[in-house]
Amino acid sequence: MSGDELADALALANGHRTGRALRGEPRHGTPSDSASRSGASQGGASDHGASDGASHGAGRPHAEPAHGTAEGAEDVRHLAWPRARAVAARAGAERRAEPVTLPLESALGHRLAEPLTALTDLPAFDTSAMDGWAVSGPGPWELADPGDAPGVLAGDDAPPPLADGHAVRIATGARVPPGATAVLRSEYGRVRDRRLRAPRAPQHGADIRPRGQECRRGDHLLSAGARITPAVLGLAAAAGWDELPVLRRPRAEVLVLGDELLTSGRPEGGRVRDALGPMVGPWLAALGVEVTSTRRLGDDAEALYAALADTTADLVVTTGGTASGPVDHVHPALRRLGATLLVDGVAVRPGHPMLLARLPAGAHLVGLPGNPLAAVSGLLTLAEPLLRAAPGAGPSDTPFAEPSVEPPTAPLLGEVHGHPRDTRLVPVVQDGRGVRSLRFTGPAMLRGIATATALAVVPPGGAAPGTGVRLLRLPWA
Ligand SMILES: Nc1nc2c(c(=O)[nH]1)N[C@H]1C(S)=C(S)[C@@H](COP(=O)(O)OP(=O)(O)OC[C@H]3O[C@@H](n4cnc5c(N)ncnc54)[C@H](O)[C@@H]3O)O[C@H]1N2
Ligand code: MOO
Repeated sequence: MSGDELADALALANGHRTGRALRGEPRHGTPSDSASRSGASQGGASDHGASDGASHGAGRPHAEPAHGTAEGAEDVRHLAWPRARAVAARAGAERRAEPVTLPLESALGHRLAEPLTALTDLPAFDTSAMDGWAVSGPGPWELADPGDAPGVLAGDDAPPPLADGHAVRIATGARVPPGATAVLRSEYGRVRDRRLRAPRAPQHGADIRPRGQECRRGDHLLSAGARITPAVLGLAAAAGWDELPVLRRPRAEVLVLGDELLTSGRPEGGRVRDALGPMVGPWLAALGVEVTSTRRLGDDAEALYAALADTTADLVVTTGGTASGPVDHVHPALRRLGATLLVDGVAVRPGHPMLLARLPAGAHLVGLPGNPLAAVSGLLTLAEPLLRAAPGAGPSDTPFAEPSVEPPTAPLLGEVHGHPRDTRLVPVVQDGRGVRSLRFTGPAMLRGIATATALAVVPPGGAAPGTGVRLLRLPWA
């Protein structure tokens, strides 16, 4: 801990704020024991269990976030998990969405930038709802065409008028001739000697879909902001649209940090496979973002600074480099850029070094810790609420679901150890009426999450068996 940090720690412990804390500037050397412990864990909850937290907490001078300073600034360090999510959601809601026009075939999943109105009456003309005969007046009817004529087919433009007492064969979807009073279904009529008879005369208007039955030209069909589902694409096409005004999706860029990462083959020579490059982009895409690139920058401070200074993305997501090691460059790069830290660490296990910042040009940056499950925790804690609130981005639950008002909850089957002060996010599977914690859920492990259907939000102190816990759904589960 540096002298500055010690001063901060003492000031905060005594209920004072320092200038560094007021500006939300990054602080380094966050004490933690989890990294040193993670190697020993075989995948149980021990990485995040009570003993971990107890020793961790002993070195943490500012477990409670500070509020309401004289200048109105807030301490952004080690925020409580619900508060960190709220800050991320606020950041997302502040984003402006740019309207763009997309052809129907590219518009799926976007949100409408404007209300969708009908460009035509639907149906656009009086339409036969059945195969049969268009008839005029009460029967029997004289056939207008020779018996073997196809009659009026779907797509025919202007069928000749039908005189009273006459009938003409007609197909489903065909324009009803002027003068027709009903359509008689083929199974209800019989033709003999060019005369059509029916045991019961059809009611006036039977099996005719009148023009404008579904909508009139100019009618409001869907509100701005509606998600474009396959059904919406169909409706828009039926109503005459070729391209749609939509909100542009946020563009995200993924920067994978770490010299130790291999992009192919098996781990060797002290190096490991990059597990986050293949995971983070698709995860963001499932949250309704356009991922423009995933780049591997190694542990190159200059390359990171340049990437952040030059980014044209709305959201930059970095992986690794959030802690205080000699090659952890995220905080220094943000400081050098003059970025504003909105969240600098979260009271959550795994993933407590995660961060959220606003870059000077307006893009947001989510810094995911390098331990792979800690990175998942950062995605769900910071990226997901930010994108859920950002106009133009997608929902998280399923590709087309709207955000539910009430988060899902489920009873925990079996006890889940908590952290004394921090929230734990625990990979779980649905099991009958509740959720069951998985094995292999250490911060460096993906084996648990790969079979999980959700992450259970275990409050500080843990949750006894049968307790209802909140679930964070995975975008594909
Ligand atoms: N003195 C402290 N050390 C650490 C702390 C702390 O508070 N004080 N926190 C620990 C925790 S918790 C985590 S999580 C990590 C976060 O570290 P970084 O975000 O700086 O990540 P790295 O050091 O770059 O990597 C950590 C770990 O993850 C592996 N990694 C990184 N990127 C990838 C990837 N793309 N695919 C697979 N694995 C990856 C990396 O090799 C390391 O093993 O810091 C602790 N330390
Ligand atoms: O151990 Mo850290 O908790 O992976 O974030």
